[in-house]
Amino acid sequence: MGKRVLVFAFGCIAYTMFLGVFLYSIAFIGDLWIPRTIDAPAQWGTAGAIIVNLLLIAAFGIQHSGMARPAFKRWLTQYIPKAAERSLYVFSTNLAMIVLFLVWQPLPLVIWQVTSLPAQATLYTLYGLGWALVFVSTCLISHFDLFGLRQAWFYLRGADYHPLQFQTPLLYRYIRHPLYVGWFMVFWMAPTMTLGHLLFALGTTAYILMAIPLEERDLIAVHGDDYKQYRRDVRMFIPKLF
Ligand SMILES: C[S@@+](CC[C@H](N)C(=O)[O-])C[C@H]1O[C@@H](n2cnc3c(N)ncnc32)[C@H](O)[C@@H]1O
Repeated sequence: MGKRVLVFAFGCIAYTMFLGVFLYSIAFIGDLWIPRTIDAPAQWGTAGAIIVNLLLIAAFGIQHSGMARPAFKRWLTQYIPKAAERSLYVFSTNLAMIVLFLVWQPLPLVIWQVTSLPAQATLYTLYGLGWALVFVSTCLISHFDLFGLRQAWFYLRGADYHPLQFQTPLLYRYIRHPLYVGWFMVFWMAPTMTLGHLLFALGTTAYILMAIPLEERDLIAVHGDDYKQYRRDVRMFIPKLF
């Protein structure tokens, strides 16, 4: 029983941390409300800042995609209960994000700026909608499974855990990756695009585009023809009109 409580408590810690990181990210990427953001304060020279920022994005990508691969999970679950694997993934992702927040070097050179108030309001609205899309997409698949709490809760009760089935609820009927569309909106819908923000948007977009084939390869390995057919019928990001 002690081990089950420990796994569940860890799941709750990882999830609470995620909520904090999620809210902080809204302020950090949007350059809103807090003193230390993607755009401020600038400290380093351009070359050093670009190298450090690219390394931060690469480190995040390696953590986030590496720990999601079945082979890594098989190795890890020799040492920790299966029910704790997703929470450890969420916990590690939180740490990678916190390091990025702390070490990120702003590059304030303005690449483009939208000055008209209606256009700014539109971009801020799309930024907010992007965050909403990210959150809603996690709920459509299974929010608490993606963040490890469902696994920990089943384990606490001694119940059998059933992994998520392949599903195409709501938005997933029209595009395969609504959550990533949400991320693209979050990364790109900025009224003031600084060099630092542009680097972040390019780096994270490139990362997602590289991660998708890995995710889809794993989905095909688990769901076989169902996912292959889904790939034929439904586009990645832009719905088919007819
Ligand atoms: C961060 S979510 C991103 C989901 C999707 N790529 C998107 O952009 O909306 C990644 C997890 O969702 C799962 N997943 C992706 N599409 C799914 C589907 N149609 N049904 C069930 N699980 C899915 C993957 O196996 C992976 O564990």
